[in-house]
Amino acid sequence: MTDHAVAIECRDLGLVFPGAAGESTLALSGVSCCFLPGKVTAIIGPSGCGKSTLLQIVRGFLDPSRGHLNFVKLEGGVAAQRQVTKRPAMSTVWQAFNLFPWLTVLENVVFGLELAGVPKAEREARARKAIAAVDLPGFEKKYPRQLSGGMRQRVGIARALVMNPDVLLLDEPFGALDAQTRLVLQEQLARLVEQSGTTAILVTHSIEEAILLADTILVMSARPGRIVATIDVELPRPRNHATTHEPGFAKLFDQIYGLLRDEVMTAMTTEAGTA
Ligand SMILES: Nc1ncnc2c1ncn2[C@@H]1O[C@H](COP(=O)(O)OP(=O)(O)OP(=O)(O)O)[C@@H](O)[C@H]1O
Repeated sequence: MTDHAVAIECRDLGLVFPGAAGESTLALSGVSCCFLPGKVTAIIGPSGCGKSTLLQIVRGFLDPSRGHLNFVKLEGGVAAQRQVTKRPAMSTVWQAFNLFPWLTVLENVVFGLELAGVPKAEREARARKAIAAVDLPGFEKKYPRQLSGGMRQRVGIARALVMNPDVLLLDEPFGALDAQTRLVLQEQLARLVEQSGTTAILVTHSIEEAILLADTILVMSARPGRIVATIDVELPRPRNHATTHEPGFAKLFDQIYGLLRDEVMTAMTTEAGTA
């Protein structure tokens, strides 16, 4: 990791998707939030509220229609005279894994390092270490089709972490997995992110996942998405399944569910109106 002390500031972001027949979709409106370095921030909100769109703006894949995205250097946790800096290095873990099916596990994990021009001996050593970190040693020569969904996503996580990114973007990383696999991987990811000290932004539909992984949870409104609440999670780490039995967990869960329920109802009404 090169520079963790960069905060990502979103100021009054808006995004309109133009439609083919002239109609347009206002996906985001007035989104202001901050992703702090070395912290995990979860984004949760009703389906279609613009969570992935916000992540794509942060990643640089989409330009906002209005507002600003700033990368601000911090010194001792505060903005260093508002010194704006360049985009930090980012890696993404996708819901759909997005592995190359024709490459082995090792080749998939090595791929980004190869593109980045890392010398052969170093990239193989780094890839093997990343594969071990996600508990997949011995699977280096397997192809994605020979792995379960959970194993494929562990390769996805290894492939992202091997780059030592300043910022790790997680777009519903466990959305395609069964409940048990999801639980195990949530714990594993929480541990890996904690150890790496990287800034992480997690898009999820799961309140439980948000609480287990995040330092801060941003709750979004129904579309057009904006931030309706910023909730700090102060439960002790390491967090795991046992955390879900703590009273503090239940309190947070209820608070977030209360906020989301209203927004989900609004989203459902809007969808019904546009169907
Ligand atoms: N490329 C696009 N062109 C037009 N509209 C789009 C495009 N991408 C997303 N949208 C629309 O923008 C809105 C926000 O989409 P987005 O995928 O960001 O929501 P989301 O909160 O991540 O949804 P989900 O939770 O269902 O994954 C939705 O109404 C979606 O249909």
